[in-house]
Amino acid sequence: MTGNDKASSPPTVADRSAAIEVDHLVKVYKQTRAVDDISFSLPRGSITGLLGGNGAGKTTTIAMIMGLVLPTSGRVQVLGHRMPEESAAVLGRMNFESPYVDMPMRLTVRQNLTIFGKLYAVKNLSDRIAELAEDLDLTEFVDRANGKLSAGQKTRVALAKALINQPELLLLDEPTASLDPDTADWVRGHMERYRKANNATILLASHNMLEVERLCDRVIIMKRGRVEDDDTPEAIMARYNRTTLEEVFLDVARGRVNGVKEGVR
Ligand SMILES: Nc1ncnc2c1ncn2[C@@H]1O[C@H](COP(=O)(O)OP(=O)(O)OP(=O)(O)O)[C@@H](O)[C@H]1O
Repeated sequence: MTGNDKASSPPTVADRSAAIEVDHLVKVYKQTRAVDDISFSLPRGSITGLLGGNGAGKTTTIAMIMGLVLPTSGRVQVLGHRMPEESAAVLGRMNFESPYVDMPMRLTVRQNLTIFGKLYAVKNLSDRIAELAEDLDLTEFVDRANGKLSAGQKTRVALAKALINQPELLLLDEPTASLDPDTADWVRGHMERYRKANNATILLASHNMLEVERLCDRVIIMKRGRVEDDDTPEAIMARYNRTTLEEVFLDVARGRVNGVKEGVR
């Protein structure tokens, strides 16, 4: 099923389940426990920030949610379907964006979006591409090769690719990493509007704490493969007695709560 005809079938039990259900998930690579027994459930329509320092396990978690990496143990359900066993039922209803994953450089923006749109069997594809080009301000360079775009333009194209199938679930890995503050703010506004208009669920891995404070109704903080904290941004800041997530992030990274070293809690 594509995003374009999602209203046509009656809701099933799977349709009423959480957008993402992660249950005692573990991923071990030889020596590394990249993800170490994490559990969480994300309701539909929610926007959650996945935080953590380099190597905390965020990308591995997202890759298991997408069914791209096999868990060592534990369970992932997406939109009511087990991943990766039932991925065929949900891949068309979700999408992913990361500025670190390149699209073919010699193809134009329109050609790239056409290929991805066909992969998702998007109906009225040329209209959808025109709509996205308008929404994301791509019109000026839609017929230019992807390799000839600036980093910020490429990021907007990557977002258009991620929205091509009007996904119910959007997984974003540092979506505004290479953008100037103005464009980043504009992209965030776009993501917020998209979520509201479509009751979409967003899971956002980010190192930008202001972005997470602005966008997310919930924050999951990972450290060394484990969930260190999981709550609203306000509750987390109150727990650490901090006024910004940036300060909380530093406390978690350095093993402090209220300035006190871990273990003394
Ligand atoms: N394919 C792999 N083979 C071996 N180890 C891996 C592999 N992928 C990830 N790891 C290791 O697993 C751990 C978690 O990595 P992951 O990429 O999930 O972290 P991250 O939180 O996304 O980090 P960053 O913020 O730097 O992107 C790291 O120690 C990493 O080196």
